Amino acid sequence: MPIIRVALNVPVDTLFDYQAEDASQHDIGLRACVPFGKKQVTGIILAVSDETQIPVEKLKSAYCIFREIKPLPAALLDLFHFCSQYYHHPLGMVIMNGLPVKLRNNKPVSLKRKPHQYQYSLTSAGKNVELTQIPARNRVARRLLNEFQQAVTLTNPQIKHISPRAEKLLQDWIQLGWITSELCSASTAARVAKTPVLTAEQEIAVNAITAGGKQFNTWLLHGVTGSGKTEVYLRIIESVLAQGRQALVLIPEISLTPQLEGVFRGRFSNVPLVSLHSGLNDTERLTGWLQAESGEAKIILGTRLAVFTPLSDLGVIIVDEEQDSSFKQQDGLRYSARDLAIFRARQNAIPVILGSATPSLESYYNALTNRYRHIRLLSRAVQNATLPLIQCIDTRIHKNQEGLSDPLIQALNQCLQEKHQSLIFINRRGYAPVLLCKSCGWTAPCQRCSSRLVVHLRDKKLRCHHCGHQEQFPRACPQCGNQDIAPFGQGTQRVEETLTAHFPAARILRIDRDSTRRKHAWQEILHAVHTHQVDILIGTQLLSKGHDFPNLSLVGILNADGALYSTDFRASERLFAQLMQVAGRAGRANVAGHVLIQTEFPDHPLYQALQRHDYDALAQTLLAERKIAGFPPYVYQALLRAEAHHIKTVLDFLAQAAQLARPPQAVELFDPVPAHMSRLKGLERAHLLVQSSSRKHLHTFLTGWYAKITTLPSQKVRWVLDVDPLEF
Ligand SMILES: Nc1ncnc2c1ncn2[C@@H]1O[C@H](COP(=O)(O)OP(=O)(O)OP(=O)(O)O)[C@@H](O)[C@H]1O
Ligand SMILES: [Zn+2]
Repeated sequence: MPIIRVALNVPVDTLFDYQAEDASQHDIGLRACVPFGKKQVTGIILAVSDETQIPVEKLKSAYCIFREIKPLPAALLDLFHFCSQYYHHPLGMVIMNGLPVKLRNNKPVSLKRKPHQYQYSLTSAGKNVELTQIPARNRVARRLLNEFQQAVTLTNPQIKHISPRAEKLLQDWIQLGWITSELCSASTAARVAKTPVLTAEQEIAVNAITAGGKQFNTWLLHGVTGSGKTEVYLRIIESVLAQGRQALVLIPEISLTPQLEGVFRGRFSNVPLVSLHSGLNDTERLTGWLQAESGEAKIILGTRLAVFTPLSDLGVIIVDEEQDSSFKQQDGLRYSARDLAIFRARQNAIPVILGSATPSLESYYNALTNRYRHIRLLSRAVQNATLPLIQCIDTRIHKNQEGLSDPLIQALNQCLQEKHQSLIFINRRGYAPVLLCKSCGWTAPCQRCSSRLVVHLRDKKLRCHHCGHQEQFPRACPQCGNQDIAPFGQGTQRVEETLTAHFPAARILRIDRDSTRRKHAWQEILHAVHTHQVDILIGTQLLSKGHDFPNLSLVGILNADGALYSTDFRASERLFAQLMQVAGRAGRANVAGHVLIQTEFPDHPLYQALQRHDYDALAQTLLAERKIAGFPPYVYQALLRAEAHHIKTVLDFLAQAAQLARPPQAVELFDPVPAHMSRLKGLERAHLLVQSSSRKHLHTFLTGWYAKITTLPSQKVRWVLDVDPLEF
C-alpha cells in the first residue's frame, strides 16, 4: 500500500509516514488529515513512496486526502524548503505558517462565489432629501447621505467603509424609495486615474528595469521622499501585466494598504487585484490566496505573509519601504519577507525591486558592492515640489513648556494662519509617559515585563505596551506614600492637551494605536486629512510611512534624542530612516515644507546629515563604524533565543547549548546574555549570539549545532534560532 510522507505543524524537524491506499505521485502538495497521538491533524503531503522505516504494527492510516483544491505548486514547496533550511525551523511549521488558516483545518475547503456587486445612487426622491432632515445624532445616516450627494454612486465596499451600520440604513432607504441599485460592471466600479508623464529620472529607472527583462536582478530603487517611486512601480507592473503575468507587491503595514490599494485600483481598474493583510478574515484570505494561485488575480498586494502566496505566473516582485522592520517576523518562524522575496525572484528568474528613501544598510552595502543594481531618484516628482527645509531647535536655549518650544509654537501658529496642515511627530521608541513619584523616583513597573507602564490619561489607566496588562492609577506612591505623583514625559495625549490649550480653535487629530484600532479608522482618518478637516495631526511611527498629504507643510519632531545614544547598534539607522520619512511628509505638492526638530544635540552628525538630506553621508559613517565594530553588513549573525519562568533555567540551557557548539575558526560564539527586554509577559529571556564574516560558514555551523540543541532536555525552555536578527 502506498505511504504518504506528511509535514505537520509540530516542532520536530521530520516528516510523518502514513498508509493511504488511494495515494499517488499526483498527490504531492495536497492536504491530508491524519491521526497524530490522540489528535486528528492536517498536514501537507511531501512525498509518496512504497517504503517506510516505520514498523508495520506502528504505521497508521491517513483519514483522508483533500482533493477539492489543487496541490501546492512545486515552486511554493521549494520556497518552504529553502525557508526551513535557512531559518533552521521545522519544515512542517514553516509550511503551516505560510498557509491560510482555512487550509490548516481538518476540513475540506468550501467556497461560495462572491456575490455580485451592486452600485447605488439617489433616486429623484432621494435627491430631495436634505441633510438637515436627518437628526444630527444619526451621524452615520448623515454621513451616508452626504457621501451620496457628493459621489453620485457608491458600491458596497464604499458603503461599508462609511460604517458597518450604513449597510442596514441602505436597505431602509431602498424601502423608502430614496435609493436605487444596479449591477455594476468592473469598469464602472473604479474611477480611472490619469497617468502622469514620467520625470526624466523615473523614465531612466523604468527603462533600466524593463530592459533588464525576464531575468533575475535585485534592483535597489533609492529615491528621496516624494520622488514618485510608486509611479515607477506602476509602470513596471503595467509592462508585466501586458505580458499576462502577475505582480506581487509587498508593503509594510496594514495602515498603508487601503491607500495603495486605491492607487492601484485607480490605475488598473479592470485588472483583478487581491489585497492580503492581517485585517482580513479567514475566508477572505483564502479567497485571495486561491485567486492568486489560479492566476485569476493579477496584482497581489500584501504585507509580510503574502510572500508565501502561490503565484502561477509571477513577473515581478516589489518590496516597498524595504528597510521596514515589519518585513521581519518577530516570533515563531523569524523570517524576513524581503529576503525571501529575493529568493523567489531568483527562483522565478524575474526582477525584484526594493524601494526606499532610506535603504537598510544591508541593502545599501549590497548596492555599493554591485550585488544589487542601484537606481537613484534625487528630486521630487511633482513639479516645483522641493525637499523640505529641515532645522533643529536647540532645547537647551529654547526651553520647553509642556514639551513644546516657542519657535515650534510660532511655526504652528503661522501654519494655521496660512491654512496649511501640520504634523507633530513623537518618537515613541523607548519613550512614553510614565507615572513618576517626584519624591522617591518610583515609576510604575509592569509585573510581568521589564518595562514601565505607560500613562493613558484619557481613561486614567496604566498600561503595559508589551503585554497589554492594565491597572488603575495608584492614589499615592506605593514606595514612599507621597501623594504627588504625576505623569512624566510626553505621550500623544499629553501633547494633544497642550496643543488644545494653545490653539483652542484648531482641529486637532491624534493618531496612535488607540485611535486606529477600530476597523475602518484609518480610512476615516485619511479621508479627514485629505479633505482638510484637520489642522494639526499628532502621531507616532504609524504616521511616518508613505502617506501623501499634499497640504501638509510643517512637521515638528519631539523626543528624537533618546535613540542617539542607544545601546542597539541599529538605533541610529532606524532613527535616521524614520525622521527622513516623517520629514518627507512635508511639502509634497505645491506648499513648501518645513521640518523642526526639538533637540539638545543639534550638532550631532545624524541631525547634520538629516538637515542636508544626505543619506549617503550618514550611511557611510555608520558603515565605517560597523566595519570597525564587526557588525552587519560586515558579518552575518544568528541568535539562539531562549525563555523560561526562571532566568537560571534559561542561562543553564544556553550554557549547555554553548557547550555543544564546536564552532570553526570562522565562526565566533559569544556568551549568553539577558535580552534587551529581559522579562516579557512573565518570562525571563536571554540569548546567545553567533556570527561570522562568511554566511556559508555560519550556516554550515548552524545546521550541525541546531541538530545537537534539539537533543537537549528543554521541557521548561522555549527556544528558537533567529537568523539575521534585527532585535536583541
Ligand atoms: N511623473 C510625475 N509627474 C507628476 N507627479 C508625479 C509623478 N510621479 C509621481 N507624482 C506624484 O508625486 C507624489 C509623490 O509620489 P510617491 O508617493 O510615489 O513618492 P514616493 O517616492 O513613494 O515617496 P515616499 O518615499 O515618501 O513614499 C505623488 O503625489 C504622485 O502622484
Ligand atoms: Zn507587561
